[in-house]
Amino acid sequence: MGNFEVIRDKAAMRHWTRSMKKDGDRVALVPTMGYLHEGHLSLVREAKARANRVVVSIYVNPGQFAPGEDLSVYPRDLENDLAKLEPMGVDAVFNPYDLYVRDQSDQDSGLIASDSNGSGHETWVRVERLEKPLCGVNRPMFFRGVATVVTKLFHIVEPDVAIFGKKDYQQFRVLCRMVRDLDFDIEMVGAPLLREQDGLAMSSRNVRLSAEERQKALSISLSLRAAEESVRKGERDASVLIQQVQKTITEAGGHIDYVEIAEQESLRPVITLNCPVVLAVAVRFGNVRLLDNVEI
Ligand SMILES: Nc1ncnc2c1ncn2[C@@H]1O[C@H](COP(=O)(O)OP(=O)(O)OP(=O)(O)O)[C@@H](O)[C@H]1O
Ligand SMILES: CC(C)(CO)[C@@H](O)C(=O)[O-]
Ligand code: BAL
Repeated sequence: MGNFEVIRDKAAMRHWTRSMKKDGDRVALVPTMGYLHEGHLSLVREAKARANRVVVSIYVNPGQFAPGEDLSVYPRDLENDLAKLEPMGVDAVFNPYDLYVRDQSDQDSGLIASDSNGSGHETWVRVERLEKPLCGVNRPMFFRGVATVVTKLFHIVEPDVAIFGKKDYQQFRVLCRMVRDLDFDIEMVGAPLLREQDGLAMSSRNVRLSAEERQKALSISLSLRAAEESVRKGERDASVLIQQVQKTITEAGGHIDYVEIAEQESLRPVITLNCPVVLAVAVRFGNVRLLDNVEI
């Protein structure tokens, strides 16, 4: 389906890129977990502006979900994803069967890479300080899984440039740091966060919100906009802005994982806004955990 190749095998993927590069092509990679929406498609457009060959990877990475998280209910619809990519001018979709080496004992017990004790897969990439704050507090294994799978994707696809959304702000910063520290010869691009018309940050998980939860979740983007407005009017005290956001979201029934204001690259918390910062939040409505942020 589609005017692109769907590649499921690691060796075939590597061979594809190498043959493109032999012809002088520049290859961009857009890593995703599928269930594509306009946010993902905006990354594809960004990729097309920066390379003449675009690969989209679709892989729900078990290694970044802790036991008890939403791996089993993470939304998936490969056929629809391929249909959405068809008019986009993508050259290849990498949809691997499995990216991890697993021993027979892992397979028999149904263990996934994140809770395997290393019988099949035992190598992890950690970005030691940046993985700890914000999402790292409630998901301590998450960035280890992301950094590891993105390393694997980079080794398999060998792109010249990779595009990530700034909706997952800390993820982008962690991966930029990894690329810098480990000398990957890959240009990292952070694309702007895309919102629904009513302000909700686009996310594959939005589909798991009930109508009522979705309505209440609008408090997140509303609170961020109000905080931006407060900064415009002169507020510089981070704790005042954080409390303002917390109040709006809590009153709407959201359970806050964090509301924080941090320096944009180091993600170190700030007390007074006197440098470029990100105001970042993670909030649960029902069983759905949503991220949002604004750069100020
Ligand atoms: N609203 C958005 N704007 C810009 N980029 C986005 C947006 N949503 C997702 N992305 C980016 O798309 C890439 C793939 O993300 P992923 O497949 O996990 O989708 P998602 O919508 O973030 O799903 P989730 O519900 O798991 O958060 C990531 O780089 C992510 O930052
Ligand atoms: C970067 C990523 C594809 C790694 O699995 C994932 O975390 C995502 O979709 O944001
Ligand atoms: N986009 C982030 C992927 C995750 O939450 O697992």
